[in-house]
Amino acid sequence: MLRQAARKLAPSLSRRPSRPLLAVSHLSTSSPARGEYEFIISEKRGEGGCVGLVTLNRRKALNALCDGLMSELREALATFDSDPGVGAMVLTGSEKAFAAGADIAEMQPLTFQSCYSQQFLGNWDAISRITKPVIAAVNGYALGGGCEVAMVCDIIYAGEKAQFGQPEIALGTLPGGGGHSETHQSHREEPRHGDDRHRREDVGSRGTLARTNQQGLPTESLVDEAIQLGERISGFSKIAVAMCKEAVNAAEQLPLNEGLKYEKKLFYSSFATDDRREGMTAFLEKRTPQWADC
Ligand SMILES: C=C(C)C(=O)SCCNC(=O)CCNC(=O)[C@H](O)C(C)(C)COP(=O)(O)OP(=O)(O)OC[C@H]1O[C@@H](n2cnc3c(N)ncnc32)[C@H](O)[C@@H]1OP(=O)(O)O
Repeated sequence: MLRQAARKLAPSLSRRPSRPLLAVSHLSTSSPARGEYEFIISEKRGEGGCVGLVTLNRRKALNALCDGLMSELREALATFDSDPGVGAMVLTGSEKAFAAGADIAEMQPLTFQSCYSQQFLGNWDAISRITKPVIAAVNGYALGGGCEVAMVCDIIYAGEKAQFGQPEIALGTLPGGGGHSETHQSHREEPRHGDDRHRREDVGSRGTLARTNQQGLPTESLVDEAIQLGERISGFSKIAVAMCKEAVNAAEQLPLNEGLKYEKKLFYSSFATDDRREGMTAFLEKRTPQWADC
């Protein structure tokens, strides 16, 4: 799972657009539009409010993901997803904890019957259905469900003191929100050497970036850096960004040949959009494209 974090960290740092299409301010501007929530803070940040920032705000419990928090998170992300002025989202927590996992006090009295009949954790995957890019800015603990929520995001910006882990086994249970599958997926992306020892090592452990010889981003500037990335993404055609996200997600879920075919179809589809014509025309006319987002 650390590789997953690394994989998501690396592209975010290396695949920055070579020709920024929107001027990026280094100081993120804050809009007063704040959603009224109990467990999260939802606000628009960045140039013109183009980045939706969701901050998990249950500090006393290290942002443990209680049912109320997860409902609010789903609602806030869905609201930004349907907001035409927002091009990307950033999800963060506090400096001490992104999220320390599902709420253990809430889980403790559950039975098999209640988990099964109420489909416990069943709607956590709603986050994966968001069509715009979601950047996780992770400081501190990202454990259990917190690690899974970070992994379901498209990009992880990890702070220097970020700690990722799936410690569920110490509670007598196991990851149930995608921890095995996401970790497995990240290993599939490595050369296919068939060695799953690292995956097994990850179970029950907590890892820092130092363990993977990677340096995290400075804690204090992490969220601003993530917002700046969100601004850069928001400067592209929203329909093209959504297609990219769909292609990446398909590539993760399909066998290589099917993923390549799917990507090609999406590529062809982009020729049906106004923005594809505008992007290429603007390049040839040496001007900044005016996206219509269609
Ligand atoms: C999807 C699934 C199944 C899951 O996510 S299972 C949960 C996986 N996560 C975990 O096991 C991590 C549990 N937490 C911890 O191990 C420790 O809190 C950490 C993260 C190492 C931090 O340790 P400390 O800095 O000593 O802080 P600590 O005093 O334990 O926690 C502060 C408060 O947050 C609470 N808290 C921390 N993690 C919590 C969680 N996952 N659920 C509910 N409360 C939690 C903790 O009970 C304490 O509350 P209080 O002050 O009322 O006693």
